[in-house]
Amino acid sequence: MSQRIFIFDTTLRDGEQSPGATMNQSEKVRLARQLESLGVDIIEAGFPASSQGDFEAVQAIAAEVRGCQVAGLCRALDKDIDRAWDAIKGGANPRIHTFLATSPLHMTYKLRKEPAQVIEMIDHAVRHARKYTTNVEFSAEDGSRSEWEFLARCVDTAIKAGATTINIPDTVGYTQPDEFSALIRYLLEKVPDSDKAVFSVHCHNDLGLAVANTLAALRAGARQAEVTLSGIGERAGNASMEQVVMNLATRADLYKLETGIKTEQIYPSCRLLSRIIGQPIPPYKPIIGGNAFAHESGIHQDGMLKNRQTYEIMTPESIGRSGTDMVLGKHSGRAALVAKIKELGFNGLNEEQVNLVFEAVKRLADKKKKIFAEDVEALILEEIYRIPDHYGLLKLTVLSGDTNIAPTAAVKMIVDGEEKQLSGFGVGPVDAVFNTIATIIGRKPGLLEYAVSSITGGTDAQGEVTVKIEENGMASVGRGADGDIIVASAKAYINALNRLAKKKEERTCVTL
Ligand SMILES: CC(=O)SCCNC(=O)CCNC(=O)[C@H](O)C(C)(C)COP(=O)(O)OP(=O)(O)OC[C@H]1O[C@@H](n2cnc3c(N)ncnc32)[C@H](O)[C@@H]1OP(=O)(O)O
Ligand SMILES: CC(C)C(=O)C(=O)O
Ligand SMILES: [Mg+2]
Repeated sequence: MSQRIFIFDTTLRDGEQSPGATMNQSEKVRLARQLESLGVDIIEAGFPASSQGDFEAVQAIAAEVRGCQVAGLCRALDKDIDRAWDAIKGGANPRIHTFLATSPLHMTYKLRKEPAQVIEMIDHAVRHARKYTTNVEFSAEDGSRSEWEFLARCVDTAIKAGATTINIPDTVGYTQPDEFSALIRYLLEKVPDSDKAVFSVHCHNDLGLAVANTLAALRAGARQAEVTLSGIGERAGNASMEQVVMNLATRADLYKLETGIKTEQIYPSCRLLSRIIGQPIPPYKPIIGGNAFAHESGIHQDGMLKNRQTYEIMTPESIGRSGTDMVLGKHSGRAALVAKIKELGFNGLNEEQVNLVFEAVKRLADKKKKIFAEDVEALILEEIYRIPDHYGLLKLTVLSGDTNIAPTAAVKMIVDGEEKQLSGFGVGPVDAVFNTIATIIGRKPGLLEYAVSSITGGTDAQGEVTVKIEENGMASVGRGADGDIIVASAKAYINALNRLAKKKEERTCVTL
């Protein structure tokens, strides 16, 4: 039988302590509603004594969110506890979360209190909070650097005073998984009434161990995990909600612990946070990063096409993402390309044609970091469906810029099987290219339209050029794509010339 873990989300409190992650009241309420949809058990909405703005935001969240508990953080001082209660009391199930540091360092230098005074403050603060509610959490700040015996006394005091949740923070991200799980086991064993409270952990990521320490503590018997979306929080952040939850879900065989999280709401929640705080999700971030379900190398793509479990331990759909991304790039193989070609609706390509497109993809991948579906589509059109008949581009060099020299194009072409080359000038680089091509083939059609657009986003995107030309009352449209828009322009112009020539031939046949 799996045991239930409570997910305590502190994105709106510790998360907001992350530099640059400040949120206004309406943003906090919006995010709190999303956290409710996500299925967290407790939302720590803020620190009401810290400012009028924080007080009002916590009050608004408590009034709005009915499906989970809303907690307000406060120091172990009556005035802070009173303020926290005033902010949360309108909530469906309000929780007062009071804290006091218990490590020698913090007691001596920060609080300037003797251990006996700290014990007395804990007792007083928890009893004061209990006058308002039975739902009281006590946190022993810097718990992981506290003396174990003294920490056990602090925890015992808090439970006897009425705390129903005991939180052991690794405030500065100092502990290690084995050490932390041993501490949790020690407290559960040594504190006489440990079964009267839910044990919780709150881990910071200074050494990159926040998630590992949280999971170790859960295996040792902690039943609440304090986390934030995307792991934002003070300094290097907190344990990330999505990583803790997906470890428990993916390795349910090992942990045998379950949460109330609707995992398909994970990605939408982290995206909302990212938009609100204006900080993009790094691509390499586990679970929610752009690359988390992207496969680029040929061997992986081939395995994925045969069975997704070869390279995916969870599905993107399970965390609310639209699907696996088969990225075509310099490491991709034919299997992935064939799948992409079919996905684009080009079903009839033979092996030779696939090889042509494959080589073109590899060439493009040497110049461009990411190959999108649109790039492949453009390459198929270029390589297969736009095989030049009369004219083909072999080489192109263009000189242009803000100089006294007129823009110059040197073009090498194939014209009815014969190689020709010439240089020419124009008002701009495109004009120079078109003039030179027209001179080489001995024709001068009028240009009716010219348009360039980007096939995908990014400054390294391929440009697609469309031209419409006209000669003796006959018009034709041509398209060309390339990472260089002048080359794309030349390809489009030549494509239009070939189509015009084809039209002329067809008309001649009909006339005859
Ligand atoms: C680990 C954590 O994340 S703890 C939460 C951290 N979050 C915040 O600090 C954000 C909210 N904080 C604030 O807005 C302000 O610090 C306030 C309003 C709470 C207090 O502001 P000030 O009165 O100006 O005090 P200041 O912040 O300079 O110093 C904190 C004081 O609280 C004391 N203190 C610290 N923690 C506690 C505690 N848990 N219980 C009681 N007193 C405490 C300190 O010893 C210090 O006291 P001193 O002034 O007598 O030396
Ligand atoms: C207030 C407590 C829970 C905290 O944020 C910490 O110790 O990191
Ligand atoms: Mg913290």
